[in-house]
Amino acid sequence: MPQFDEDAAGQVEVEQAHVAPMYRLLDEQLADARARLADVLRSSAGSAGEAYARDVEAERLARRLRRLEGAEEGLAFGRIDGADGTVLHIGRLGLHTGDRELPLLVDWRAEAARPFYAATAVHPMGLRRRRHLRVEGRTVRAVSDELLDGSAPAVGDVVGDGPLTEALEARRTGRMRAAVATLQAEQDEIVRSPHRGVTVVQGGPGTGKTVVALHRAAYVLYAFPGAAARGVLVLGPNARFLDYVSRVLPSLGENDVLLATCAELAGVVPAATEPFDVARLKGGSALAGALADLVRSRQAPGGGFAVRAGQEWVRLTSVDVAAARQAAVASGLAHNRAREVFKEHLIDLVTDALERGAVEALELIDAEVAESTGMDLDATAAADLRALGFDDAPAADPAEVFDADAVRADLAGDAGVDRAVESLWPRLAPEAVVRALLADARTMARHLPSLSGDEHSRLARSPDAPWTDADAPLLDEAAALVDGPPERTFGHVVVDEAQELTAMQWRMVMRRCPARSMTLVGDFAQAGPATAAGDWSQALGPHLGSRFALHTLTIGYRTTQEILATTHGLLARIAPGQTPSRSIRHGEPPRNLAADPNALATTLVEELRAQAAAHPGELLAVICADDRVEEMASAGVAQWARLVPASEARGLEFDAIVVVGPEEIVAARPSGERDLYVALTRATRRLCTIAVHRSGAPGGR
Ligand SMILES: Nc1ncnc2c1ncn2[C@@H]1O[C@H](COP(=O)(O)OP(=O)(O)OP(=O)(O)O)[C@@H](O)[C@H]1O
Repeated sequence: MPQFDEDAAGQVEVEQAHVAPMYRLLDEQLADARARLADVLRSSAGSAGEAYARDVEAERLARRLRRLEGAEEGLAFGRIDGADGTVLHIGRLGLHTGDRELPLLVDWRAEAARPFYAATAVHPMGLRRRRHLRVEGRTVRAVSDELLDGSAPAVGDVVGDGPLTEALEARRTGRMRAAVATLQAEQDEIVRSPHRGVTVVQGGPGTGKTVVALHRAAYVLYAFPGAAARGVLVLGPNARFLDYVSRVLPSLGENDVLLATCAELAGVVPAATEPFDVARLKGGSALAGALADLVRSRQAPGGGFAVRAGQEWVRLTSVDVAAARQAAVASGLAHNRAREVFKEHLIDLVTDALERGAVEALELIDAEVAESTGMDLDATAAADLRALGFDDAPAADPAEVFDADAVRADLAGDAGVDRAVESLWPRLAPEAVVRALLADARTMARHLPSLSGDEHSRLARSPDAPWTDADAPLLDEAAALVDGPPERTFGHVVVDEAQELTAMQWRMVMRRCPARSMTLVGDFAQAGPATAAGDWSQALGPHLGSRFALHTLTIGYRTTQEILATTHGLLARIAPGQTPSRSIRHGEPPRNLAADPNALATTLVEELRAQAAAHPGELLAVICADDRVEEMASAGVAQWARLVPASEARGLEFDAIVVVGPEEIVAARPSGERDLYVALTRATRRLCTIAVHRSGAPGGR
């Protein structure tokens, strides 16, 4: 394989001469943005409107500043030479000067940069040459060329295609790096897709799904201004994973992306864990129906309504109340908002009743006076008014004398009325709704009939129990039912490790993306214990039908072919029918050790010490079943390696891995074999497993 060339016929100097003015321009723009921001922050605002405009401008400038700062590292990384002699440099952002027709630097996401990623010798897309630059700090260190049009290398060509190999060979740092300089054609096609709906990307471990997802987020921000204006959300399975990917978007100059877990999105801080089967039950869509049913059951389930108005009681029949309920439900509003419609409707009915009462009372008085005195009160009043000069004064109509609006306003502010409404249609808090549903088996039997009595008992929680991860989407669902859809929604949502989402979590994701513009990446062979869906259609069908574009990545960039090969049997069991991906990396075959439980710590530390000595500087990790973590920590593993519980290994990557107790990982959770598959596929170079069993009792503990 041709490599990066560090002394290529003066081409390093040629490129340095191109790159230097880019940094000068970047510095100018940075200085300008900083000065402008300082000016804006110093300026005083005379009115609230001016203060608002100043804050908006300051935010815009701060964003621009962050973007420029983010682009500094590896500002330019590529160059394309057209067969017609046109030269374009490709980098993290676009740079233009007034005196050149062509930009100094083309943003990697611009259409003009597409051939850098997509051109091949078969389809050169008008290119003669593609060049990669290796830039350290602000200095060009090496260049590497690919000739695409079949022409013979000429002076100035430095034929090589080392950049991908070099990127993959680089030591892991514990933080994922952007792959913007080396995005491969099959990845770039998805990243740059004009499809604005839902794009699903599947593929085996290490096929670049996360790379695609994050670069897609950056592309959406650049190419779909409408979605960008409404914000981009990236969802990951846990804080450890989000930390791992947290540098990628800022290094692409994009800081305005919210990275979150589902629980964070729901505003819940889980303070307890629970058995997997309970978490899985809570993840089922039946819970959505149950919560809705429970809320409905609090909406005027029956009975009449009575309020005291002045001296008298007004009573409405159950038919009246049912009509008010009907009007509130038909409004389509969430429970607490629909309560206002219900209340207004009842107040209208009470007002009507009061008005009817007033009319009847007046007519009764008229009739009684007429009968006892023979006087027509209306006629007498009219004659009196005529005597006073009001010739055409109309006869007083009791219905007009009655001030309905004033009565309505009085009733709306009346504490007694509100109490009566509350008893029929109480205001609800999301937490109370979830607590009520899961409080006892009887309530669940009523609202959650599709589950068995045994399942109801498993789900039951005490009202003061702390919330768990699986409670978060229930609370979010309840919030949507009682208070309406979330205030914060996004123009585009990226979900990584998307196979992990339960039906209830998908519901909360969909609520946050009304435009249904999403990039979802994952692998069902790596699904954890809460996942009930077996494929994308099952997971997404309820929300999208078949309206999603499915892509499959097939080339592995992380795990060596030697490691992948040892997982084929496991993969065939956990995902029959899935074609194993093919890795472009090669290395040592995995090593398998065994240790007695008493000797485990010693065996592990010896192994780690040996690896650290043989491969200094490598990022090493130990993955074990969650309940082994404490013991491994006290064995001093942290001195040599990161210690990762198997339940949190998804998406992560290290140079070398020691998997402690593969059989324990399998036994620990219902998704054990898939957890093991995840653990075994985290290393870029080397894998060692240590089976834990007593001598003569394999598999025991
Ligand atoms: N085009 C590329 N250029 C450089 N590195 C790449 C490229 N594509 C993938 N990689 C690297 O390969 C490794 C695996 O990529 P990534 O984490 O995106 O895979 P994944 O499919 O999400 O894996 P998993 O299923 O295990 O979560 C990462 O180190 C990533 O940086």
